Amino acid sequence: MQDEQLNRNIDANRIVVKIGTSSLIYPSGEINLRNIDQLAFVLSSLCNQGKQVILVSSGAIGVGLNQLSLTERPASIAAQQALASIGQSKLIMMFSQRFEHYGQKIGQLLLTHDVFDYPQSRQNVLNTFDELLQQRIIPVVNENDSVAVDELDHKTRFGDNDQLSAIVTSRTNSDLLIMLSDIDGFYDMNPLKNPEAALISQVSQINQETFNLAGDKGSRFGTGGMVTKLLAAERLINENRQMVLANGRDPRVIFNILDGEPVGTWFTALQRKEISSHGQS
Ligand SMILES: Nc1ncnc2c1ncn2[C@@H]1O[C@H](COP(=O)(O)OP(=O)(O)O)[C@@H](O)[C@H]1O
Ligand SMILES: N[C@@H](CCC(=O)OP(=O)(O)O)C(=O)O
Repeated sequence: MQDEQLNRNIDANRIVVKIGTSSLIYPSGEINLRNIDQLAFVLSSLCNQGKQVILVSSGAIGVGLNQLSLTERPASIAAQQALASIGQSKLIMMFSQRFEHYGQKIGQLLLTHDVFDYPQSRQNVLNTFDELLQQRIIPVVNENDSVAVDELDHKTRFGDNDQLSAIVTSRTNSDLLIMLSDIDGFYDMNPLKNPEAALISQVSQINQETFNLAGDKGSRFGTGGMVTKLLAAERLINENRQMVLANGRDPRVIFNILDGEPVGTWFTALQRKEISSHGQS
């Protein structure tokens, strides 16, 4: 790990943005319309600049809770799946409406991890991504929460969009994953429990020592905590891709990140090799 405040050489053309529930739902349970609108504005602007953008959005269960005026996430998986199905349709409706406002089309992809493990389903999904991106349409991805376990005993896992976004970044050969959370970046200890925690600006290697700094989730809606974000970053660093973890309280931070400003935590291999990508770097 090393600290640096210099501008970053972030040269990305195909970008995945992952937004967590905590950036879409207020702690009160109300929907954060401002963030949904700003996210639509920023991503539409990037498309207008010629970038290719994929959005991985959580929030189905959070929006489902809101729709049914529930304050607590139910314990049973089936009840959570039902909530996700209610919330997902509302969430995509809100995204459609806001993106439409900025003249941007979107398409919805509900995925499970194992889709990428099987050559045929993987190819089908990648074809869909490619076709949407070619047509300058933003794929909006969430985990398919109503398919927790299927008959074929695939290794479907419920509720972790951090790693799903890393898989999507990797499989679509994207240059950069921007992960928006409820925290400014990766700290040397859980800032929620330790006010003296310090932000780490750059991480170039992830090992057990790094994982030891990570605690669990912050908000009552979040699921993964820092461990799943580090697993995502580890995968991407190993593939010589980049990830920036930043605060999603204002999605316009995405512009700052792409301008190379030192916001959040930049996960990048120290010496990045050229990767075959879709434009620059
Ligand atoms: N070392 C750490 N640095 C930053 N955040 C940490 C760390 N360890 C644990 N956390 C917690 O992880 C939370 C973010 O994960 P999570 O609640 O799952 O958010 P999201 O909904 O964005 O996925 C932070 O709010 C923070 O409380
Ligand atoms: N797929 C679920 C949430 C999955 C998830 O990883 O949530 P989060 O930790 O907020 O990114 C949903 O849409 O509610």
